[in-house]
Amino acid sequence: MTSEDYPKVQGGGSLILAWQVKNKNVLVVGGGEVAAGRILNLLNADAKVTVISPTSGLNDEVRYRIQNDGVEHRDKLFDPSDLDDPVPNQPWSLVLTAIDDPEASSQVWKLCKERRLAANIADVPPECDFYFGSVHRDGPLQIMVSTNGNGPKMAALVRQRIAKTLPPNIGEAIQKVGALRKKLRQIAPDISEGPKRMKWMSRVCVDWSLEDLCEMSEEDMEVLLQSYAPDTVPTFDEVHFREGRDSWPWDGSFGWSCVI
Ligand SMILES: C[C@@]1(CC(=O)O)C2=NC(=C\c3[nH]c(c(CCC(=O)O)c3CC(=O)O)Cc3[nH]c(c(CC(=O)O)c3CCC(=O)O)/C=C3\N/C(=C\2)[C@@H](CCC(=O)O)[C@]3(C)CC(=O)O)/[C@H]1CCC(=O)O
Ligand SMILES: NC(=O)c1ccc[n+]([C@@H]2O[C@H](COP(=O)([O-])OP(=O)(O)OC[C@H]3O[C@@H](n4cnc5c(N)ncnc54)[C@H](O)[C@@H]3O)[C@@H](O)[C@H]2O)c1
Repeated sequence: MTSEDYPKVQGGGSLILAWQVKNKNVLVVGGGEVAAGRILNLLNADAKVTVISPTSGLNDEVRYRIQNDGVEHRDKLFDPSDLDDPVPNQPWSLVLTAIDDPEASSQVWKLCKERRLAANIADVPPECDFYFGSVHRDGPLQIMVSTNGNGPKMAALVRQRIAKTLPPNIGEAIQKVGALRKKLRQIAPDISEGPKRMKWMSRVCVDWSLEDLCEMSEEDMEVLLQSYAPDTVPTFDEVHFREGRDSWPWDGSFGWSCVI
């Protein structure tokens, strides 16, 4: 065994995860511009959001989220009782602060640590259990860029640069693959099928182009899945333009119209 056999450890990074907060209670202290960004990230992850801020301090976007997107509002300044469990025996999943009051921010952090709650205090890296990152979103695809506190603006620029290099249909292709994987698990649910299932699925992703994957219909999926048992991967053309299928399928639209 030599040092070249395994990846080199590069300490000083973050553990980047995709945290599941669906239907979980998250507390946001502050209702300004930074809070608005945090709230959008949370709603995109289907969290149940509660925001604490005097109404007079809410920015337009946060006001809009409260009125239209199910964000709960406590019209007050933060006090320690706000950290009490929102539902008996179900603590806050996360606590985020975005307030223009460093002393109050530090107090929230200390209280969160006493209560073992994970917290992010905007603007105070040492008082963060986790940092936010710059996120690109396209359907099921999310790409997060972090500079680990070195340059948040740089994170945004890198994110924009990466987004420009992606095919425009990547989100749609991934969505289709998700549907196909679900169907595959239905026809081959056994744990013992795992290695074959994963290998076959990987081959489909590699052999078919993104455009092929985007164009794959429900019917194509069923036909493609018939190749799973014999462990082959037909081409997109073999599946999509298969014999017995209408050579000129009607897609529900007309290429002409009559005006009477
Ligand atoms: C990525 C993003 C996500 C988000 O917030 O959702 C994010 N900050 C964003 C923007 C941004 N923030 C700031 C500027 C002004 C320009 C600049 O300073 O660069 C801009 C640019 C702008 O507003 O355009 C000021 C700032 N930020 C922090 C401090 C405190 C400090 O550094 O000590 C200061 C005051 C510094 C000072 O006083 O000088 C700290 C943090 N900001 C982080 C995340 C975490 C590290 C992420 C990383 O390193 O990658 C971390 C550590 C903690 C956290 O907040 O989680 C989002 C871009 C989203 C997007 O546009 O895509
Ligand atoms: N980490 C980052 O990415 C980043 C980027 C820019 C700014 N910031 C920092 O984040 C903080 C918030 O910035 P902003 O632009 O959203 O400020 P803002 O002035 O727009 O909003 C502050 C909000 O905090 C609320 N507030 C103040 N004290 C409160 C308390 N005790 N309890 C409840 N609510 C309270 C106000 O009502 C208001 O809604 C600032 O400290 C700013 O420097 C961080």
